[in-house]
Amino acid sequence: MTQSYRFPPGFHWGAATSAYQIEGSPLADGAGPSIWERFAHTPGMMANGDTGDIACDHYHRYKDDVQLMRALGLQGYRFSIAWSRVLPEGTGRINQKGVDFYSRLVDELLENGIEPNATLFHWDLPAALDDRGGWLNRDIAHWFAEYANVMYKALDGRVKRWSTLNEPWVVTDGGYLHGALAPGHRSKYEAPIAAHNLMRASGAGIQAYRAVGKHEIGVVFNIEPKYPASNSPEDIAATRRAHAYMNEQFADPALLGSYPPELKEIFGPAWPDFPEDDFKLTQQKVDFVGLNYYTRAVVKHDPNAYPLKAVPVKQPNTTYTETGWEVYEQGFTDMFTWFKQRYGDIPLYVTENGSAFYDAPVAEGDVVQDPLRTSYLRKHLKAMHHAIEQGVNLKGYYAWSLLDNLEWSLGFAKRFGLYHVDFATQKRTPKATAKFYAQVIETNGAVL
Ligand SMILES: OC[C@H]1NNC[C@@H](O)[C@@H]1O
Ligand SMILES: [Ca+2]
Repeated sequence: MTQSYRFPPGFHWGAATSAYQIEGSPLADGAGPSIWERFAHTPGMMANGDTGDIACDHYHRYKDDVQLMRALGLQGYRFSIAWSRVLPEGTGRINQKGVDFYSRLVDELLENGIEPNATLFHWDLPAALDDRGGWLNRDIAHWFAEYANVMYKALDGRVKRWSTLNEPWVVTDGGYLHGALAPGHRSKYEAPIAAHNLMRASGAGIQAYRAVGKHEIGVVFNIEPKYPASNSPEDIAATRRAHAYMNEQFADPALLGSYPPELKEIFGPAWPDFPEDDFKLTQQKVDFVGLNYYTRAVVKHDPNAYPLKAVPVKQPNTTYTETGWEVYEQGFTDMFTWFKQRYGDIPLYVTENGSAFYDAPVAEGDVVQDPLRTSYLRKHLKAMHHAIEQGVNLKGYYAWSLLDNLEWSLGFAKRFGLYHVDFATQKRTPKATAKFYAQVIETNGAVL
């Protein structure tokens, strides 16, 4: 009897994007600058000098892009709200035109039978708040709750699924430890403070929702399962540190109200002694958790690696994507098992999963042939199905991404889209993977 990959009835199929990566017009209609507007216009920070000034011009083309979603039969669309469109200074004065853009987008989605799934913060912090310390200022928990309340008031009811943050680990590792992402800081003293305040803010946003919200709210983490390069005690300890640093540092304060001991081991004197009361804020009941999965890491001890003393080991005889990530669908299944064991049976969504591969230039009107991306998707959907068969409470899947877009400081060259975007003409062209995904949705997985 051949294995059936049909998903449970009602499994939710969508696609995801984020504001700065697709919208363009970052300063239009009264919007204030974000830290990504500043970072992208800082020479040397972005591959090829790419910026989000135009991106996919989604700010103007959103109605056409909703039709692209409808063409695939998407049931949901996960997008993020640019905080500084809505509150140009981050707090206080509301820019109604900014709110109106998201209200129009939500109405367009609903009119086309697509469920809006809104993320409040996907990295584009208002520059005015960064000038006041940003994630290093404990007041940001209140700034975030104020912003969240503005959006709850404007959209809750039409938006029935909210996320506070997207991937806080990337914000702190990229923005505060290594500096490759906005705001470009390089400090092992700042990273833990930013990480902690991100989770305090997320908690404050959830608390605010409990007072006024009528639907669901959660938080989105990137998870990269870690595997030891050998059975040596050093490599196993290094793997434990890498796992705690990326996969537990944010979910633990949110879901367990504590930090794993490895973080004090990693950061030493740079690890603050956080007040116990803070965990009353970071730990809130969530209606779901979003998990973003791309790849795994095989880890070995390296005394010179700062500050983890652990480095990834490239694997032989396997496929890597354009972002240097190993195609390893077993890690997808393993991730769910680990999460359920550590945090319990919390409803889960895959809020991002996808791959960047080189796409040959597309002839007029054709479908972009992208076999490697289709293979990645098929393998990962099957791996996800195995997790559901093992009893993981998985409610839905959002492919990253609807469109080719600005892959942050890697620029436009890293293409994750189901639709190819010609950034010179803004023409969207479906890739073969988009056609395949449409069949997956239509058959609820039976086609896999
Ligand atoms: O790197 C691919 C994606 N990963 N998660 C966050 C998104 O903004 C990225 O484009
Ligand atoms: Ca700064």
